[in-house]
Parts: sequence; C-alpha cells; structure tokens
Amino acid sequence: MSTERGSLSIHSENIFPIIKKWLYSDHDIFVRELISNASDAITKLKKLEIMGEANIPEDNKFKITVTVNPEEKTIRFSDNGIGMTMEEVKEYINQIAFSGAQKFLEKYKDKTNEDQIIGHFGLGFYSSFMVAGKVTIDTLSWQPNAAPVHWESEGGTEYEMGEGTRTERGTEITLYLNEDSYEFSNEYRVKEILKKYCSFMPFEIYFVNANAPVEEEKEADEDIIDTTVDEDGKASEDGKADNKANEKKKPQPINNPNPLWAKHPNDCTEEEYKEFYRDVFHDYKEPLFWIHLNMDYPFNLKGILYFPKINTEYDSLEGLIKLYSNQVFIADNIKEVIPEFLMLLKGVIDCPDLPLNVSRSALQNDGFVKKISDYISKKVADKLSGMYKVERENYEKYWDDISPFIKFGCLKDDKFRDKIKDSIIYKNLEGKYITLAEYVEAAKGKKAEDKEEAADKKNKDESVNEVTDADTKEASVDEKDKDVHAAECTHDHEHGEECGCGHDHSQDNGEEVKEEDKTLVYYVTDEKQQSQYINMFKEAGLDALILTHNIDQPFITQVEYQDQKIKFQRIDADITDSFKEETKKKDQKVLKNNTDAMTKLFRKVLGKEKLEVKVEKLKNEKVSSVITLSEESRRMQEMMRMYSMNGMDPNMFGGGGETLVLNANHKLVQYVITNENSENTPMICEQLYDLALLSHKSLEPEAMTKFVQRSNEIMMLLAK
Ligand SMILES: Nc1ncnc2c1ncn2[C@@H]1O[C@H](COP(=O)(O)OP(=O)(O)OP(=O)(O)O)[C@@H](O)[C@H]1O
Repeated sequence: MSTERGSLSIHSENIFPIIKKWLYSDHDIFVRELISNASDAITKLKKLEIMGEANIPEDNKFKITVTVNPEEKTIRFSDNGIGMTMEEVKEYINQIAFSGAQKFLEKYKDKTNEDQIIGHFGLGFYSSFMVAGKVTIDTLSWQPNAAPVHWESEGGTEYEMGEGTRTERGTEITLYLNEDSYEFSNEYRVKEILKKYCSFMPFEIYFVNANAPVEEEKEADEDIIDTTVDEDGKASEDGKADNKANEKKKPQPINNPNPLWAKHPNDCTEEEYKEFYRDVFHDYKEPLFWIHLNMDYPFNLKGILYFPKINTEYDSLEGLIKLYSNQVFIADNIKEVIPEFLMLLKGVIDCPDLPLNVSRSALQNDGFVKKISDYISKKVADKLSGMYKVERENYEKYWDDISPFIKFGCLKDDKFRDKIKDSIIYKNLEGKYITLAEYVEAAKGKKAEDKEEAADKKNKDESVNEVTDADTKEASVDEKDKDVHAAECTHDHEHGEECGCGHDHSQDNGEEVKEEDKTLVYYVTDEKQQSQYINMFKEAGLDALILTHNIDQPFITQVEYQDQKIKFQRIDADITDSFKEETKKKDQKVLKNNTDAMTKLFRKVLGKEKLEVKVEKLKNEKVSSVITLSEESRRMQEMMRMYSMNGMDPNMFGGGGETLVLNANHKLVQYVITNENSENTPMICEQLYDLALLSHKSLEPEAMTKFVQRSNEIMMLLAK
C-alpha cells in the first residue's frame, strides 16, 4: 500500500489555533473524547458479535489502555474494538471527524465572548489537536484479512496515510504533546482526569506509565479507585480479600465498569448504596436516604439521588449532581437537566439519550430535556410523600435535614409543591411534628375555649357584683358567638352561601379575607433569643412553630399567598390577649394614664422620640418589660437587610413598629410609675429597655457596652 498524502477539506487556513483558544478552559476533555471513541469502538464490535457477524475469540477481554510516556512527552490511547480499514479512516477521520470540527468552527467563529462557548462541546477525535502538535492513528479492522493502517497529521490541514504495522485488532491513537501541554504525559495529572471522566466507563480502562519501574506502576495504579473489581466487573470487599495475591501481579483497571446505578434497585444492598456514596462524594457522613431512578420508557434514565445530612456547622446546602451519558461523565450540576432545587442533593444521573457534547444553550429549550427534569422532580416528590404516609417516624426524623430542600422545591417548582404540600410538617413548641392544618385546628379550638372561659368568668363577676355594663356585655357575647362559631361551624357551605347562622363566610369563596378573620400562626425564629416569649406562650397554653432556617421566611410568605386564611406572626410581634389580665373599665383608664406618663418618661430618658410605650397587666408577674416588633415592620427590615439596604429608615415604609410593653404587675415597673423623679429611675428605665431588647435581638456593640457598665453600677448599688 502506498502512502497517501492529502489535504483535509477545510476552507479555513488552520482551525486548530481557534479550537485551542475557545476550549482553553477545558483542555482535558480530549481524554474523555478519545476514550469515548474507544469505548464506542468496543460496543460496535460487541453488537456485531451479537448479530453473528463478527467472531470474537473466547478468551478475548475488551479493554482500553492509556499509556503516558513522560520522557517522550506522549499519551497513547489503545483499544481492542472494531478498528478501521483504510476506507473507514478516509471516511470517518478525514471527512466525518473533520467536518465535526469544521461545524464547531463555523458556529463559533464570530463569537467574541468566551463565556458563550460551551466548555463541553464535544469535538471528538480532533480535540486531540488542542494539546498535540502531531497525532498518529494505528488501526487494524476486525474484518478478516484487513490491512493495518497508519495515519498521521501535524495539526494543520495536511495528513499522511499508509499501511501500518499494527498486528492486534483495534486502534491506537498517539498524541505528541505540545510544549504547553506536557502535563498530559504526567501520571498523576492523567489519573486525575481519568478519575473525573472515566470512573464508571463501561469497559475496563488500564493505566500505564511507560517510564515507571514495573512494581511502582502497579502500586500507583491501585490508588485511583478504591473499589476492587473482580472478573465479572463486580465490586466487592470479598473479592478484595480473595484476590489479594493476584492483585500484586495483575494490573487493576482504574474504573468500575458496573456502577451501582446501572443495577436493578432490587439487587442493591443498603451497604452498597452507602459505599457508593462515600466513594463518589467523599462525604464522611452517611446519607439520610436515597432514591434509585430506573426508567426505560419513554426515555432511558438511571441514577441515584442521595439526601445528604445538612452540615449545620456551615449551614451549607451545596449539592452535587453528576451527569453521565452511558457511563461517560458529562458535567456536574447541569441545571437544564436537573431541576434547580435538586442541586441541593448529591447524586448521579445517567441518561444515554443525552449527547456527550451537551451544549447548555441547546438544552435550554429542549422539550426532551424538560421531560427528564419533570420526571426527576416527580419521582422525588413521590418518594417523599410516600415516606410521609407510610414511614412517618423516619420522615419526622429526617425532617430538619430535608425541610430546607423541600421548601426550596416548593418555592421553585409549582408542580413539586402541589405534590408535596400535604406532606409538609412543622416542629411545634413541644418538639412534636404537626401539619399546618393540625396547628390551625388546635389554635381555633384554643381560641374558642378562651372566649368561653372569659365569658363564664364575666358572668360570675357580674352576678357577684351585680354590676351591669350593657355595652361591654353585648360586645363580649357577640365576640364569643362569632369565635365559637368559627371554631365549631362545620357546615359545608357553598361559595358565598348564607349558612343561616349569621356568620361571615366570605373567606370561603376566594374573596380577600379580612385581617381579623385570618388564623394567626405563631412562629419562632430563634429558640434561645425568643425564650422569654416562648415561656409566656407555654404558660398561656399557646403553641408556635419553630421556623429557624433562612428559607422559612420566603416559604411562609408563599404559604400565606397560597392560603389567604392564614397569617404567620413571629412570637414577639405582639402581646396577644392571652397574656393579658382581664381589665375592668376603670383599670383600663389607669393603664391609659400610666401609658401616657411612661411614654413621656422613656422617650426622654432613652432619647428616642418615636418610641411606642404601652403599660399592660401581664399575667406573668416575672416579666417586667417586653419589646414587640410588628410582623410587617420586621419583614420589611429583613428584606432591606437582604437587599443590602441597611441604614435606610424603616419608618419610611410605615413606622418602626417597635413597642416597649411594660408590665404593670411587675414590682420594678410599679416603682418607676410611682417614683418617676427618683434618682435611680433613669437607670432602671434604660435597663428595662435593654433587657426587653435583649430577648428580641442582639444589642448593637455600643449599647452592649453601656448595658454591661450599667449592670455593674446596679450591682454596686446592691453592694452598698
Ligand atoms: N478508537 C476508534 N476506533 C474505531 N473507530 C474510531 C475510533 N475513533 C474514532 N473512530 C471513528 O471516527 C469517527 C469520528 O470520530 P469523532 O470522535 O471525531 O466523532 P464521533 O465520535 O462520531 O462524534 P463525537 O463528536 O460525539 O465524538 C467515529 O464516529 C468513528 O467511526
């Protein structure tokens, strides 16, 4: 066979400098491309064998070998797959492979912004020219009597092709590396790349360092993947022990060709799932649970999604979803394929129907990709709601870890929310997990009970004192009727239909619900800081939900939006009626006068002109002062903080909303009321204010310093 010289049909002078520039950040993908080609070549031959067209010797073992030669500065990829005849090299390499590179060039030649170039654009065989000045192919086709072929090119548009010397079936591609790419002949660098892209390739891959002493090479091989693979490609601990002796002699593949996700879920053990998780994600903490995806129709998709334990130390929610196509790694966290909220999980997804050269821009509007994403989201919702129904105990155990993820999913994906919304639970003050419906039911019951009690008490008082205040009585009975009705009325009203009881059911028919008709759902964001309020709540027999995660604020806003009859209110937003003593009319007058006097005094002492002060008779006599901050103001302030609008005056959005509540039942408050002008009163006022503030939020540094100094002064007074 004579040597053929030719010119690749390309209009551009030399595309390689351009390819290099565009793919600069992802040079290492040439390894994936060449090994994928080798793997395809083996698959093709296996198919021919199944079809009865090719005869493969019984002792044949398919494999791919990657050989680096740091002295020669080469890297070599060889396989014992289908191989190529001269005609095939002409067609597949000179025409098809090159036209792939040409297409790439045409598509991107006018783009000036490197970000627009997708790092994972598969260039196939020609990606080898990103790192090599010269590339050779030595190949021998599987076909009987085929002649070996040698092909080489120095990266321009010229190539040389002639009869080769290869004696074994398959293909060997050698890259003579460019000076700036010598790293790809370095053993550790190449092993790192192989680990990234090829850990689960479907055929065994061996690594050889042509310059390493034989023993050393074997030892180095062992550390690339922790799992030992036996003859059937099965990873096993036992295999490890049994084959220990052989292992020393036999080189080990660097990959696991039978990853767990490819097995049927029924054939996988719990320990295998955990081991796979440790190997792939290097997470020393065990996953909470996992979902094994296994779908053949209408598309092919396999994978395992793990729910990791949240790292509370950093509150980090960074997941990692590795995407594969036929066991070849494509990329991490491709958000077009995997719903965004699932990025908080850790897992592997293998979808052979996805092309290797995943171009993100092409995926964005792809209906097929959207279907994959919807399927994954549905599977996750099904698993979680199934757990809620049949494994409630486990579900509750995992709830704190999985709830940020579920809530994020609800915020991001309407379909997911619809499927999961009835399985959302909340921890209450007793540490029990309840649904919102259960909370609302209990709250309504409690409200009705309180009203009834109050009415009873009033009736008793009235009969003892024989004092009748017609206005009060009328109002209180009306209120009682209304609330008891709200709690007890179970009539199935049609939208807007009168139920005959005179109660307003306007909220039942989708109209805007009046503020006073909403059920308040109290919540705690910081159990330590809000402990004073928690104690008051517990004493009053009230319940609240613990919502401490950052995601909770946007989440409850969404719940309120979805269910207009509900209003979330932080536990310190107001002093509820349950905390206050019933006050008679004349007492109310006294409280009003005291409120006026204390407002004046505290504003003067604290230098806060706009401070709201209220004097109330709180049932809990141990509480002296409390600060409340209206829910609206607090949410506004939080939003401003979130959007870095710090320093802006919250008053511009309708008042600071902060109120200092003084308990008229506390001795210290009584002292201030009766000794407004005494020497120590200003100090007591400041201390009462700071103490109230402390159980609400942390003090500013300056205020904290003053608080500590003042506390010392107070102790000095005691010491006198
Ligand atoms: N190791 C190999 N053994 C046999 N044939 C090969 C080998 N490498 C490449 N080929 C042939 O050359 C063709 C072109 O390869 P190239 O990698 O450029 O494109 P591709 O694999 O078809 O597509 P992709 O862009 O997805 O890689 C292949 O389709 C295949 O027929």
